[in-house]
Amino acid sequence: MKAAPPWQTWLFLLATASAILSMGIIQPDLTAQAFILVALVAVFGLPHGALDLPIAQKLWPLEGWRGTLRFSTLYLGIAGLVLIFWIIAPGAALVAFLAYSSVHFSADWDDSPAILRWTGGIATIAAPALFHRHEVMQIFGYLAPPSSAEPVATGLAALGVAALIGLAGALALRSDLRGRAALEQGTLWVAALSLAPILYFVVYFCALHSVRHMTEALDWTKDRRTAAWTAVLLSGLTVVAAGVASMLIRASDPISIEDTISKTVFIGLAALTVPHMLLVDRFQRHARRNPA
Ligand SMILES: CC1=C(/C=C/C(C)=C/C=C/C(C)=C/C=O)C(C)(C)CCC1
Ligand SMILES: [Fe+2]
Repeated sequence: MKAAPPWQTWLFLLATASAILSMGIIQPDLTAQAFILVALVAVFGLPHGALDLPIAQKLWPLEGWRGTLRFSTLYLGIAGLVLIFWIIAPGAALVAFLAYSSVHFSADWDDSPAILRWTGGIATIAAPALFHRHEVMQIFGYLAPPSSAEPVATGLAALGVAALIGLAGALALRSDLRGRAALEQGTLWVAALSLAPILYFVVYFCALHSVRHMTEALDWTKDRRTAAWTAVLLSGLTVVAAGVASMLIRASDPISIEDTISKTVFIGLAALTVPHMLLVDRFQRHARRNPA
């Protein structure tokens, strides 16, 4: 993969610093954080996944609306299977979600040596549990039964220690690793320490992961304008679907608003991430062989 442009590192640093400053002043409670999560993920997070259709159209000529329909059915079918798995075995589904998310996020440091991909992939999901284990446990409690939420949060905190020691050790021993990836991961740790877990996730997901992937994907797709419009349209449809899903969840069970939002956003992301990850992995391997 081509090295990521340096402005992405600065953007992430700036976003983290602004979030720490403004959230320190506003100090939003969990309900307010849930609303911040919805707004920012809808505007900055979803479009990176919605580029999957333009990417697929370039990877395989999908041939007309039939091809597009076939691809969308397969994509949503996989997501549907994940949802069913979540309903049957939420504890196992949560663990699997965290594991594959960490693999997916490690690709943000694809242009770095393996050790930094590992420390980065693990840190993205484990860092908040190390500093805010109880809050993470509370959010996991919305996604799975408390009997799983607690050990998962604790296990994640332990993995966080390993990732932090791994990063510090690698940087101490090898001066060639002290570059932009290390700066980004250092920033990630500062964000995890200073921000509530949901806000930490919003900053990382929107200002680093999504931006990095969108730049790479838009660089590669032939028709950027159509790709961008397709992504906007699909993100809009996803927001409407998420709205309907949260109304259905609340109608069946009168739970708190932050519980409803956490369920909709995180279980929704878990479902969409499986086809997204399979496709992005293909795309990145293909793009490495056939640069734009
Ligand atoms: C639920 C939750 C977390 C994990 C979120 C994950 C794992 C999201 C994955 C999203 C993906 C993979 C999107 C793909 O592009 C954190 C950060 C530990 C903080 C506490 C709440
Ligand atoms: Fe992604």
